[in-house]
Amino acid sequence: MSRLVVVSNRVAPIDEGKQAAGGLAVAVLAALKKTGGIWFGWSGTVVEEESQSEPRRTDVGRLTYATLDLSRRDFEEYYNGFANQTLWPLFHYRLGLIEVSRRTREGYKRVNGYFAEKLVPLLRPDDMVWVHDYHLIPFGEELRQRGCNQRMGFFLHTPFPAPEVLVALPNHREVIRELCAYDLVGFHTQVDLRCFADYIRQELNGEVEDRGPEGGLLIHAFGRTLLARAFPISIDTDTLVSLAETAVRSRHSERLKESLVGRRLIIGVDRLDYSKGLPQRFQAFEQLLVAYPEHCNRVSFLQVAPPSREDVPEYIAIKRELSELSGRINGRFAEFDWVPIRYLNKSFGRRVLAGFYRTAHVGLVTPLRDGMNLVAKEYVACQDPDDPGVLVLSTFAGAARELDSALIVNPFDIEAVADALQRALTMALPERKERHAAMMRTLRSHDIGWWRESYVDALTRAPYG
Ligand SMILES: O=P(O)(O)OC[C@H]1O[C@H](O[C@H]2O[C@H](CO)[C@@H](O)[C@H](O)[C@H]2O)[C@H](O)[C@@H](O)[C@@H]1O
Ligand SMILES: O=c1ccn([C@@H]2O[C@H](COP(=O)(O)OP(=O)(O)O)[C@@H](O)[C@H]2O)c(=O)[nH]1
Repeated sequence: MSRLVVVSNRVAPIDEGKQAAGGLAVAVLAALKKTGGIWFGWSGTVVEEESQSEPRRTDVGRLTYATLDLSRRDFEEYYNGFANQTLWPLFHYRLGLIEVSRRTREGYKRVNGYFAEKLVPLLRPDDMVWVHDYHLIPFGEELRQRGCNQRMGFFLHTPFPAPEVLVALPNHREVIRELCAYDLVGFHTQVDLRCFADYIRQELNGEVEDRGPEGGLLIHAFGRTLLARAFPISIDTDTLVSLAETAVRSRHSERLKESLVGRRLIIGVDRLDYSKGLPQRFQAFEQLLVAYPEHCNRVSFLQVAPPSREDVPEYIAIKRELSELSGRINGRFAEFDWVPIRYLNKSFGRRVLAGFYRTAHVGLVTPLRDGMNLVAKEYVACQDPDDPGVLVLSTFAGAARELDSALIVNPFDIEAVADALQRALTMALPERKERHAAMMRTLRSHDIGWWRESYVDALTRAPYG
């Protein structure tokens, strides 16, 4: 089997004892352990001087981590700039938030070129290169320009927008040309795939050949042929199920239950990102208390929201907005023995979260747009099958394509989300069990192992031209 070389902006903790948190980290580590290989990306360190150093290499068994520092300028232009102030809002349909600047676009290209330059000497002819996410779209083309002919795949973890939205980016054609330098381009959902195919047809007059529901689309554009397909990312379902069974008896979960003194719990867990719909979610909870006052002093809402991308102005603004909103709502409804919203700007480990999910009667996942949303899947997997909680899920999360037995809501419709919360809090056990069982069937047949293997298998079959 060919060696796998994974390239992503963030590389999971190198310390083996430390648990890799997200689905991406879990999947990539498992894939790399199987094939052996390299995980290449940013070290997470920003240095003051202009850096052109060599990658820092750490070998763990058959796996090599190779990481590079970013200079302050590179970090500003590539990560905070083009990746998170242009592509991120654009891909999440937030045109009003995009910043268009040649300086950051050039910085983004420069860092992709720098990363490619440093990876080339580490590559072997038979390697398969798997590049992740919007930070690194030009990376494959940068490798090809340096004479690399290896099989190369790309996976986009965010939504892919409709062509009408994408064309707001002045250099949209260049970005799509860069995507077409790969042999395989993966998306989370059929909706993202369709948007990509629409762009190829409408904007480029390219040809799209349908290979059937699981076969994806063959794309002919820019003189190349590539496969584009949906591979919905997932979770390590079996591991989470057993983790939740024990975690619910942990000290953290016991303390949470004691603090509730019999009240019911609604939980939300999200990076503090404007794409996650947190202000609307807080207002929906407020509306629940207004429309269904019987829940006052009977229900608590725990929102875990670790700060994210804290140098970007929109993230500073959303943090301030949520502090004010939670303060206002708590001031309006709190009693001397009850605070309606427990709003926490800190992160928790996987085990603690598993226990919290199982303790909560409702999982509230209402992004305005989200590539997948692993929290939705984790919440379901962590439920007690004999007494499961209810997932309230935004129709604009990729996860809603698969978890259609959740209560699906429009996150912009605050009154409808409040009604869905009321329905979740009053749902009878047989309906809860039926909905949970249906979602678990999906999570078992399409877990993180399925995602990894189906992607790697499709990459192994490249090239498609
Ligand atoms: O690296 P950060 O800037 O701290 O951001 C964290 C990650 O956020 C995004 O996650 C996405 O990937 C998830 C897994 O596929 C998906 O479920 C979710 O919908 C996406 O938002 C981002 O795409 C990652 O690159 C970041 O590392
Ligand atoms: O305090 C926290 C908050 C989140 N997460 C994890 O971070 C991931 C978030 O992934 P998701 O797809 O929901 O959203 P993203 O942040 O990638 O946009 C999930 O695996 C969460 O369990 C975590 O480990 N601790």
